[in-house]
Amino acid sequence: MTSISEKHNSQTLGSDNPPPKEDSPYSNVVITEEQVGVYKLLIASSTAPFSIKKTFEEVKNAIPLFQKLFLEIYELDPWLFALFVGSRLWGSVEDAMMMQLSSNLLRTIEAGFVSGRPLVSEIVWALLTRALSTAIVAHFGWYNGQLYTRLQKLVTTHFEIRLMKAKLNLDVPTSLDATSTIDVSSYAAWTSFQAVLEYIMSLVTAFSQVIVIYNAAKASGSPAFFLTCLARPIFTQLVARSIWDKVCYAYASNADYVKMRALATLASGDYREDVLSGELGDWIIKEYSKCRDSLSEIVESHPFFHAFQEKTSVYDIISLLLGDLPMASNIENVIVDGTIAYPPCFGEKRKREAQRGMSFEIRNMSFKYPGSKKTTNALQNIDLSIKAGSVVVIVGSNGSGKSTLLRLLCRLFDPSEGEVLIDGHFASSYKLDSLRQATTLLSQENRLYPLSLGQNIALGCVANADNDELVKDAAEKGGAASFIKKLDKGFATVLDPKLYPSCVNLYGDKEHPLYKKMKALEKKVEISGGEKQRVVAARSFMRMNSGRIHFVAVDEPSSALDAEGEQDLFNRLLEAREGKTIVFVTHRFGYLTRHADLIVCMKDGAVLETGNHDQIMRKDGEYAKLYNIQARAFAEDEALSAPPGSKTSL
Ligand SMILES: Nc1ncnc2c1ncn2[C@@H]1O[C@H](COP(=O)(O)OP(=O)(O)OP(=O)(O)O)[C@@H](O)[C@H]1O
Repeated sequence: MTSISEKHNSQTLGSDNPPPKEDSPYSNVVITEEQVGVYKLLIASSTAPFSIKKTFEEVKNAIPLFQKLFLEIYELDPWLFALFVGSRLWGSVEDAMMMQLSSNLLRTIEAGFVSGRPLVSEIVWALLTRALSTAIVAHFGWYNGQLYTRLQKLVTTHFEIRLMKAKLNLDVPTSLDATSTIDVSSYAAWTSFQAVLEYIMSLVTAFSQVIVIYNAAKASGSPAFFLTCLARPIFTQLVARSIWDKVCYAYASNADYVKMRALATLASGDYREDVLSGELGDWIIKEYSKCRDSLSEIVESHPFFHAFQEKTSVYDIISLLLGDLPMASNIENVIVDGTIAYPPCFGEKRKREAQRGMSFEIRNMSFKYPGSKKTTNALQNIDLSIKAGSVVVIVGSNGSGKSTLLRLLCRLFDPSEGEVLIDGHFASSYKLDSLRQATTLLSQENRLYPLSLGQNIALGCVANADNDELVKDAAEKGGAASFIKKLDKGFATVLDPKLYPSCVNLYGDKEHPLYKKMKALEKKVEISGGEKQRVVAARSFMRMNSGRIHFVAVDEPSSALDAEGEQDLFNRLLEAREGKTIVFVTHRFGYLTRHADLIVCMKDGAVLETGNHDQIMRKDGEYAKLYNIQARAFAEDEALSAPPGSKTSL
């Protein structure tokens, strides 16, 4: 293992922050950067010589604040406060007391030896006193733990409510202004209280121990004993390197580490559907292992951890195990893998069909979501036939089962009853990976992966992920290229860079140069919901570039798109229909149904009507009702915007 600190360079603020003005309290601040394993640690230290006067002034200024904090906590529950502080006081003198009792016991035994007559009753008394004190100390330790939890909860709740009120009082423009965000946590009040109390207690502890040592030294008649006892604590104070009294900021700067954490996020349940339908599983494991290998020699534990403890392998081993464990576990899947590769190569006719797109035959299919508490099925007795190469539009009111039907077509779930046949074979008989290679699901979720925008698109087709031309082409088709080009970092933009930051002693000080540096590093790039949907759509086009896609499932991908964006997207998808069956789920179907070979109208989990637009309109049922509502709204809009005297048509 390499040393934890790999390189060290010191820089003044001038490099990427304007130097603080001469009279600024930060004019003497120097920021030192240190690479600690995968983290970059920035420590702000002052070059100003130590000044007792200044330190005294700082303490003087802080006292009223501490008084206020202590008073506020005292008023929350005076008894609890008094008991807590009292038990901490006891805790800080108990070491000295135990030292004194041990010393008494040893001295009594020694006196017995010297006199040749053991002082039995005195020894028993000293032993009993010591044993009783040990029991009291143990009890107070336990009691202190109880008080700690109660008071901590009281204090954090109190300050949490105070902070919530402050946040709720902000108006919209103020809350949008990054500089006015309230980023102090309610926990900070508790840690400040704790820190001050700890400091006072450490003084009491030191003082009480010095008295005991002094008395013991006096009894032994040797000042050397006194000095020897004090040598270690003084040495530790002077030599030990601590960051806790400095302003510090640490963030993950190792690209492999950041990528590895992003990959672990992708493996979590949140991205299940995307990862399955985009067959990213193998890629995630491969890339994760690559990153893990490249990090094998680099320490991953947090630099603040090293401030407490010198290098130890225990923490690294545990964090590595915890990171890898979920991936290693072998949970049996509900969806059983088949044996036939898609497209099936049985007979020339089937082969030709597969080249036109996937065909589906659904027979008496019902479906209930696993674990669903509903008494009714999400899909009920569905019979449906979808021809290879057709354009299908599924319509229906909210909750009618449109997305569920699409998920079953993509075999993200298996039916509870009935069956689905793909190109004449049971869907369950196909090898899942080959089925997924032939499918793309463009869903209404516009969730992006925690990677760069370019990678978000490239992952549509892992095999071509390094082909920038294909990525750009997919971005064009998805309608994402123009807005991505306008971003500073273009395709390399990561919207919400996860650097796992942490800081010490920086709370609230927005003028501190390290705070500014920290904010610049953590800057998020905001894009609109429609722009996110365009990136997700581009990912689907990238997938179609693989040339292996025979089924395109499109689930309301245009909810956040403007009218033009929506029409462009539908047109591009229709242009790419060669060799594919396309199934759209949409609420705004006026444009699409004209191109549809088949419209499926659903209600309450059942298929009510099927046919092309003219056939199904003639039924004058659910579809006609939904269509007429949209057409009427459109006509009213047109009438409102039309110049007076002009004619409007449906
Ligand atoms: N993950 C799930 N777990 C349990 N029940 C679900 C789940 N997803 C959907 N449902 C239920 O299944 C039924 C059909 O939902 P589905 O999302 O397929 O309807 P939809 O027609 O696509 O609706 P919308 O138009 O609102 O998107 C609903 O009753 C819904 O509450």
